[in-house]
Parts: sequence; C-alpha cells; structure tokens
Amino acid sequence: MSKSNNSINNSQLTRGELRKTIRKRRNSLSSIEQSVAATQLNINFFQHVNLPNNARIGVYLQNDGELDTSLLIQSLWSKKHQVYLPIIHPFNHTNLLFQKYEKNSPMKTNRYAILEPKLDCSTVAPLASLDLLLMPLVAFDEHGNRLGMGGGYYDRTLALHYAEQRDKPTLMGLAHDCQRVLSLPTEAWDIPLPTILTPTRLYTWPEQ
Ligand SMILES: Nc1nc2c(c(=O)[nH]1)N(C=O)[C@@H](CNc1ccc(C(=O)N[C@@H](CCC(=O)O)C(=O)O)cc1)CN2
Ligand SMILES: Nc1ncnc2c1ncn2[C@@H]1O[C@H](COP(=O)(O)OP(=O)(O)OP(=O)(O)O)[C@@H](O)[C@H]1O
Repeated sequence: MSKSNNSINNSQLTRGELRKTIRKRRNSLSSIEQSVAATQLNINFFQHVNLPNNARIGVYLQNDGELDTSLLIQSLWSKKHQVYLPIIHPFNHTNLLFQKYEKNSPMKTNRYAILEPKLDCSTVAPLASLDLLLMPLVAFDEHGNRLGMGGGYYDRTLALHYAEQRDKPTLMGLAHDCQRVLSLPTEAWDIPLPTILTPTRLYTWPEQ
C-alpha cells in the first residue's frame, strides 16, 4: 500500500493519536522522496499562485519530515519576493512574529531546534502586511481543517490578527500528499484553510 494512501478510517482517533500517526508517516519518507516533493512543490507553487511584484510571503523552514521549502525560498528570492519566517515571540511565548529572512540573515535555533532568524524589530512584518502565509501542518482533511504540532502558535497568532482584520494574508497550508486524512476532529479555535498545496495538487475551499 502506498504511503500516500489516506483511506484509513481515522474517525476514532484523537488529535494526539492522529498527530503521532501522521508525523511518523511523513518522517518515514526517504530523502529522495523528500527532494522530489520539494522540486514538485516548487513547480506546483508557481503554476497555481500568482504573486504581485515584490510580494511578502510568510513561510517556514522544514522540521520533523515536513515538506521542504528550501527550493521554494530560493525561487522566491530569485524572483525578488520578500520571505518571512515565524519566530517565537520573545515575550509572549505562545505567539509568533514574522521576521524577514534573507540569504545572510543571522540565525538561531528555537526551543524546538528549528532555525529561525534572530529578532530584528526593524524587519518584523505585521501579519496584515504579508500577501501570503504558507503554513506548516501535520494533517489536513477534506474540509481544509488543519492539525498542527500542538503548540497552538498559528491558531493563537491568527486569532489575534483576525480580531482586527481578515483581508490579508491569504492562508495556504503546505503538506505532503500523505498528510491528508478523511476527517479531523476540530476544536473551536481551529482556523480552517482556504487552500492547501501539496507536491501534486492544490485543494481549495473558497468559502473559508
Ligand atoms: N517548521 C515549522 N516551524 C514552526 C512550526 C511548525 O509547525 N513547523 N510551528 C508551528 O506552530 C511553530 C513551532 N511549533 C512547534 C511545536 C512543537 C514542536 C515539537 O517538536 N514538539 C515536540 C515536543 C517538544 C517539547 O515540548 O520539548 C513533540 O511534540 O515531539 C515543534 C514546533 C513555529 N515554527
Ligand atoms: N485562539 C486561541 N486562543 C487561546 N488558546 C488557543 C488558541 N488556539 C489554540 N490555543 C491553545 O493551544 C493549544 C494547542 O492547540 P492546537 O492543538 O489546535 O495546536 P495546533 O494547531 O496543532 O498547533 P500550531 O498552530 O502551533 O501548529 C490548545 O490546547 C489551546 O489551549
């Protein structure tokens, strides 16, 4: 059975159990499968997404078997777009800031050993100034529900932002095809995604 087969009946699994199962699934992809996925993501992204000139895009650096964004980031830079990465807020530890990421940005590892740019207040982007936010996720379902690593960082950061406005940024989840499940148990604070891009497909839920 292929790893991208997602027909498991997951309706009985808790969020914690699903997280564990799907994290194991994406971590078992080989380095060749990961690099093919990163190449396909890079192609698929520019086939489906129209960006304004000098767009501002929030993205993430690969962790825990996630879809590798490094090629995509190189392409965005070469097309003169601006790239921002999440950093854990230095005072409000449950929220994210989006820090500009350039080729020579000084980096540090955060508490999860994920590389993030060092805080530089002069190049932190308010969320509303980003055109597109590419979000990591552990699992997604056929309604665009997203299950993350369990820290609640994106949900909390977006809830704060949405209290003010919802226009920008456009949200797009990035995931391997094998991270799709039939249905996810949801919580009141979950923010469903209007688009999810995998190496092979763009899923859209325009009403979200
Ligand atoms: N690439 C990437 N960057 C990201 C996220 C993400 O999901 N992916 N985040 C999305 O929110 C934030 C970090 N959230 C994370 C939450 C938990 C773990 C994690 O590994 N948890 C361990 C337990 C670690 C511990 O508590 O010491 C685990 O569950 O095994 C990692 C990142 C910001 N940056
Ligand atoms: N809008 C919010 N306001 C307050 N607490 C929240 C909010 N969103 C999430 N949380 C808290 O964060 C915890 C983790 O949430 P959840 O399991 O949905 O995280 P996740 O979406 O998997 O993680 P992430 O967004 O970091 O990828 C929840 O138990 C909840 O207490």
